[in-house]
Amino acid sequence: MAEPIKVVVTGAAGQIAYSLLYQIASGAVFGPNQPVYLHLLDIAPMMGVLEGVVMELADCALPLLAGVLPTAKPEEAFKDVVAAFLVGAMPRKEGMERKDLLAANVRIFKEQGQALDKVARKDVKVLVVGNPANTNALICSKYAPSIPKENFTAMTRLDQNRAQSQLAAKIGVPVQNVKNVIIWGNHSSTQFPDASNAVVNIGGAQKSVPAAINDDAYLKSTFVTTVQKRGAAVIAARKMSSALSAAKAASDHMRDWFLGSGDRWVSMGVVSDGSYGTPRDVVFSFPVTTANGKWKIVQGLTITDFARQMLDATGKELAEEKQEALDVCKD
Ligand SMILES: NC(=O)C1=CN([C@@H]2O[C@H](COP(=O)(O)OP(=O)(O)OC[C@H]3O[C@@H](n4cnc5c(N)ncnc54)[C@H](O)[C@@H]3O)[C@@H](O)[C@H]2O)C=CC1
Ligand SMILES: O=C([O-])CC(=O)C(=O)O
Repeated sequence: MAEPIKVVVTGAAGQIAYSLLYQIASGAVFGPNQPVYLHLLDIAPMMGVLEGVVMELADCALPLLAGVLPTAKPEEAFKDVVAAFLVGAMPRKEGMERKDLLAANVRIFKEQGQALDKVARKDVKVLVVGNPANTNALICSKYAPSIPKENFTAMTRLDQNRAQSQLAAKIGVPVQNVKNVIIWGNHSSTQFPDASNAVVNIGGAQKSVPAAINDDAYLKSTFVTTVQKRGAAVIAARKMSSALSAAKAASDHMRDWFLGSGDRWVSMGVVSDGSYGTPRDVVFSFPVTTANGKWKIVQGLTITDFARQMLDATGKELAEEKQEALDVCKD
């Protein structure tokens, strides 16, 4: 058995963490032979609740769980971790956009960036889940200048999973038969879920998703808006934001980053290098492939006039969010 690796989850007393911790500790993220030592960060008033979570983790009797450190101190939580799930932040309520959380949440990511910069390994892989995830990831990276910016990512995998699931249902195949759907841009209602390069396996034969669906109007309208608004639809129904599916997506994102995406493209918010005419230095979701612990943007895709408009709109929103976040972080 390998030596245990240290992994931190912030917001560890919250609802996403409640599903995510089991997945990490059971081997779904780092593999069935990799023991983990969990660092659990939350704020001081939540330490009592966190104690209950620690008890439940022990009661799961998981062979891969080598130890647990509950704490309210970021510098203790981030020490020597190889992977950081930054979940801890306020969720939105019905009627809000995710960017309405910016003023309240972005300072958390400034403070945690500073703590990561001080005590984390320089090869730590950071996944920001807390909203607005893309801009929080950018700010976290800016305040951790000693860690490569490639190590900071934001979660759009839930959007990808939603999109894949919608397409599979529409075509009538199991969800794993659909691949290479792309989420471009911001994890917000301006994101562009793009099925134009997606492929589907139907009875052993590969077919393009647009050909299989044969309904361009659906792919440009209903499909796009359903995925863009899915988080709001879950909030309207549950009165709380997605948690089970968010935890699953966070596991998928980190697993693929560590263990590789194979022959599938996955969507991740990464610091933009200007690929596809997007604004540089915002955290933009692109199709990537991952191997040996590194991601690479899929290049050479055709951008139609429709796609150009969608990419520009979400890029513009990210540039605006960045400016607002930098202003909030000044003081
Ligand atoms: N990127 C994505 O696809 C998704 C993002 N989210 C976002 O994830 C975040 C967490 O959601 P939930 O777990 O449902 O919220 P929650 O309210 O159940 O839990 C959040 C936890 O974070 C803790 N927290 C607050 N400030 C903290 C700090 N400075 N350090 C450490 N912990 C802190 C809170 O005490 C609480 O225990 C929200 O911002 C939500 O909008 C949710 C679903 C999907
Ligand atoms: O919609 C929300 O506020 C939570 C979230 O990010 C999602 O479910 O995608």
